[in-house]
Amino acid sequence: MIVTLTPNPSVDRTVTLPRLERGAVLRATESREDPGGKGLNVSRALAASGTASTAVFPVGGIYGRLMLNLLEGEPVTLAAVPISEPIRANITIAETDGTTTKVNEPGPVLSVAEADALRSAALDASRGASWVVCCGSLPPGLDDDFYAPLIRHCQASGVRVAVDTSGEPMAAALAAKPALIKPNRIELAEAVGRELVTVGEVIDAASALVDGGIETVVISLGRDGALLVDAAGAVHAASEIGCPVSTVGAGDALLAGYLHAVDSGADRETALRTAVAFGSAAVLLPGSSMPGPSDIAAITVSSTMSPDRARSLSD
Ligand SMILES: Nc1ncnc2c1ncn2[C@@H]1O[C@H](COP(=O)(O)OP(=O)(O)O)[C@@H](O)[C@H]1O
Ligand SMILES: O=P(O)(O)OC[C@H]1O[C@](O)(COP(=O)(O)O)[C@@H](O)[C@@H]1O
Repeated sequence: MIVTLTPNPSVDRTVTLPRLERGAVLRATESREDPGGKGLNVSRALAASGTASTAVFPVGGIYGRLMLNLLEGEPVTLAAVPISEPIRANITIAETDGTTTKVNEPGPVLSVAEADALRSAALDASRGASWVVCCGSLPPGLDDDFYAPLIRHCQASGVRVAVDTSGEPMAAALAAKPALIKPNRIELAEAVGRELVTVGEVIDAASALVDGGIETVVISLGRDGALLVDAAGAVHAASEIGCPVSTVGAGDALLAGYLHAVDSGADRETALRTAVAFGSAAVLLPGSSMPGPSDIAAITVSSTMSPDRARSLSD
């Protein structure tokens, strides 16, 4: 069983427009609401593929109630921690050419008692889990090093920890040496303090983190696929898809795919290929939808254990 922790969940509202124009009155052609927040997305994608998952997250206010409604029927075990402020709603503007613009709110202020309750709920859920996945930004009121003691505690008791966050929370989490991190290119660049333009530069940056004690770094690279870097070297996997529908949550689906494969005993190349299949399948679905087995089976993935270091990354 895989536990996810989402300290800053969101109801993801997606509006579809032919074209975004600043300052204009625009008519949406479609809109939808999905449960969102990185850990909730990972849990939903895992559960859709048959890997049991418990999602730990705070819930409060009108969007908290909507979140619980949206999660009804999802095969995820919910460990919702009540808080007094409303959780956030994030907005995605999806243009019909596949361009996605995202506006993420800061989220609710958690009191010290609420932060303690969230941490305790994650620790309770972690007993007997194979992985704990710490995901996403931290809401106001949580210290940047909120994840670090949790990582240390879980790993000391034999539960592996994966982290997908950014900025200061990522820097603080790295100090606790989680078994796995899943940055995108920008987040990895932030973590190592330099721009990363080629596959070789990404591999070198990730290798430095591996040398520093992180067992595996999986880097999502948008349309350039993904890289896995560990002590045994680098693997690259990618897939060609048509026009993206919504890239929101693709990184979460990718992380879920990797964990789903590793949890069922897959080798590193198969795990990365599965990760890319999940990520690319998510890109072809609207809003923050997570892919299921038939979406994933429709994706063709290529991979190599000798990535082209000179390849320039596209975005
Ligand atoms: N345009 C695309 N074409 C094909 N696959 C894509 C595309 N965008 C994303 N993906 C897949 O989804 C994964 C996660 O997307 P990415 O945008 O890198 O993550 P994040 O949301 O964390 O920034 C990628 O590693 C890739 O496998
Ligand atoms: O916690 P953060 O970094 O603000 O991200 C929250 C957002 O990330 C997601 O989990 C995935 O969105 P992205 O693809 O933009 O990373 C959304 O569901 C959610 O709105």
